[in-house]
Amino acid sequence: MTDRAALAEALHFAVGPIHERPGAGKGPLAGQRLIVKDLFHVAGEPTFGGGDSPIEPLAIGTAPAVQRLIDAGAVYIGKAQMVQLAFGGWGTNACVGAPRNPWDADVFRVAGGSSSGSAVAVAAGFADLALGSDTGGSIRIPASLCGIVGLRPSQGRISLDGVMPLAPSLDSAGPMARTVADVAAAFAVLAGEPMVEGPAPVASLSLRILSDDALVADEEVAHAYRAVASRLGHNGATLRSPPLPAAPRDYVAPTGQVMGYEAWAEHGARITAGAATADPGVLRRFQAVSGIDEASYRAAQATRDADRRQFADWFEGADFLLTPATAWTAPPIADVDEGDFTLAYYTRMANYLDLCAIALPCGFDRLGLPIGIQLIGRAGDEGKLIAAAWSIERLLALPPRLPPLHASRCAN
Ligand SMILES: NC(=O)CC[C@H](N)C(=O)O
Repeated sequence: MTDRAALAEALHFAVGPIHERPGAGKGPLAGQRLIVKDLFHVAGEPTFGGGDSPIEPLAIGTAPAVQRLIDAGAVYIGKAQMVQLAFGGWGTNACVGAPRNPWDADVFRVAGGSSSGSAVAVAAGFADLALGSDTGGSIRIPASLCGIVGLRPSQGRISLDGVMPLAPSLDSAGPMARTVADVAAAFAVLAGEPMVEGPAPVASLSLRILSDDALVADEEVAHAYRAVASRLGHNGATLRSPPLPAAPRDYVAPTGQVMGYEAWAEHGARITAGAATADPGVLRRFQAVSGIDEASYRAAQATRDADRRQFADWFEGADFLLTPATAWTAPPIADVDEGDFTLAYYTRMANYLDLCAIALPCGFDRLGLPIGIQLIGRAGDEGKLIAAAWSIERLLALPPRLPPLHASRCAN
C-alpha cells in the first residue's frame, strides 16, 4: 500500500471520498478530524444508513451532536460506513461492502459494528474523532475490535435529533477516539458540561468484577481481563464479585426482544420495500423480529423495569462493573456467523438497563489483535466513568502501537 487514498479505499471505512483538510477551527477540539457514522444527518448531504440508497436524500439540517463538535473546532471530513440500518454487531455489510479491520494486513478481519467505519477511520489514523451510535453495543464492539476508546452515554445525555433511530428506548450516541482524554473532551462538548479534570485515583475506585463462572470469553481475553482486575486490586482499588442477578449474556435475549420490536416499527416498511438489495444478514435479522407482537413487547418492557431495579440493588455500594468489552478479538470476515450474538454478550446489558459504559484497549492477543475491556457505570455518571477509565488507561500504560494498515505508513 503506497498512498493514503489507496489505503482509505482498501479499508472501506468512508461513504464517498473523505475531505482530508487541515484544521483551522478554534475551540477545545481544534483541528481534530471528525468522521460521523452515516446515520447522523449533515445538512446538504444524503444519509445512507449503511444501504445503497439514501434513507434521507438531502438532509436539511445537521444533527446537533455533529454541529456541537464542529462548533468546538473539529474538522468534519465525511461520513463513515456502517452496518445497514445499524442492525448488527459484526461490522459486515454485504450491501455496500464491509470496512476492514486495520490490525491485520494479511487476513480481512471485521471491524465490529455497527459503527464499523467510525472505528476503522480512527484506528487507522484517518480521523481523530468519530461519532457512533449504540443500541446494543455498536460503539463499544467496534472500539474493542479496533483497539480504540468508545463511550456509550446513558440515554438523554447527547442529543439524538437528526439521527436515524434503530430502537428508541435503547439508542444512544457517543464519541470514539484513540485515548480516554480525547473521548473526555468530545463528551464534554457533546453533553455541554465541563470536561472531567483527569484520571481518578485508582485507590478511589470501587468495582464489581466478574467471577469465573460469569466470565465467558476466549482464553486470551479472559486472561487479559483477570490481569486488569488484579492490577487494579494491587493498586488499591476495591474489587468485589458478589453473584450477579443475571450474567451479562442473560440480558442478550431480552434486549433482542425490545430492540427487535422497536427496530421493526422503525424500519419494517423500509426493509420490506428494499428487500432485494438489503444486506442478507440484516434482512434475516429483521425477518426474525418482524413477528414480535405488541403484547410480548410490553411484557418485555415490564420485565426490563424489574430487571433495572434488581440490578440497581445489586450495584449498591459500588461505582462500576468491569467486564471484557467483547469476548473475542476480531474474527476473519470469512468466519462470521451472522446469526450469532456472542459479540454483544457484555455490551447489551448497558442499553437494556440504561447504564453508561466505555470500552478501552487493555492489550493484544498473540496475533497482535486488540483486546478491549469495558467499564459500566450508573446512568448520568459519565464523568465518573470517564475519570475511572482514564485511570485504568494510565495504569495499564500500553506502549504505543500502530496497526499494520495505518495512514502514517503511507507515502503521502
Ligand atoms: N446498533 C446496535 O447497537 C446493534 C448491534 C448490537 N451488536 C446488538 O445487536 O446488540
